[in-house]
Amino acid sequence: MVLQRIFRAVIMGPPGSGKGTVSARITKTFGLKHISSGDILRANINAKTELGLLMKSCIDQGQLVPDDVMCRLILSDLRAMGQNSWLLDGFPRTAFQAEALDDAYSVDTVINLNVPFHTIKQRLTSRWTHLSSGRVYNIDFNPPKVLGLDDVTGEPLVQRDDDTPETVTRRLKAYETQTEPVLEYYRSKGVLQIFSGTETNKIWPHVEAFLHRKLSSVKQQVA
Ligand SMILES: Nc1nc2c(ncn2[C@@H]2O[C@H](COP(=O)(O)OP(=O)(O)O)[C@@H](O)[C@H]2O)c(=O)[nH]1
Ligand SMILES: Nc1ncnc2c1ncn2[C@@H]1O[C@H](COP(=O)(O)OP(=O)(O)O)[C@@H](O)[C@H]1O
Repeated sequence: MVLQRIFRAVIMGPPGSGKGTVSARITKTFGLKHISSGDILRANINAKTELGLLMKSCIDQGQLVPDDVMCRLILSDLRAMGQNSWLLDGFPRTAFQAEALDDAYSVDTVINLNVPFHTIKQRLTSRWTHLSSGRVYNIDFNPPKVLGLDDVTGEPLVQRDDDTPETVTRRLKAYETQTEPVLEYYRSKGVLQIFSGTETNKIWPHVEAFLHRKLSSVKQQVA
């Protein structure tokens, strides 16, 4: 029998690069548990928790949530994952967060979606989100079956308050200054895998092939 060990992956890329879209395909194909920092924050905002109310203005202004808040939130969710393999989306976003994650877990691979900023700007202003599941749609790319409604639940879709052109510009700036250094951190650890392109449907087969190879080598190591 082939033993399985826990596989831990991170998906990175600028806002709107397709992390949520690709994560949904990864979880469906490979069965990893998806943890999205943005979905967790939005669930808190929606439920009007103290943390959600405190963080909303920060998020709506296109700024990053403070490191200590994020680390506490995500590391406790990771502990709750137990023996499951996971895919972390949206965390770490700063060098501090990357080091905090590294202190707790060793990451097997970091998938970086390298999509040009001008491609992203168009996408985000036409993104529609189903808040409770994190499913995303786009008028041009993957429209919902019924306009304005989630395909699975039939619940209403919303446009995120931080997907306005001005806030997207601020988020891209935050990405350049605070998140890009994290790529260097993972490059130096030898776990960074870069996928470049402008269309998710062209990037995805490369991500899928890479993960097939990676997961089969993990299985061989423990067999
Ligand atoms: N036009 C177009 N839209 C895409 C493509 N890939 C993803 N999207 C849409 O772009 C938006 C951002 O994608 P998302 O996965 O939410 O990106 P994230 O912010 O990195 O998690 C969503 O509305 C997606 O439906 C693509 O190849 N072409
Ligand atoms: N790891 C994180 N550190 C700090 N802020 C975060 C983190 N993850 C999410 N956020 C906050 O939530 C917002 C939305 O994040 P996310 O849903 O991942 O969106 P996107 O990838 O489209 O930028 C970010 O702009 C930021 O304000």
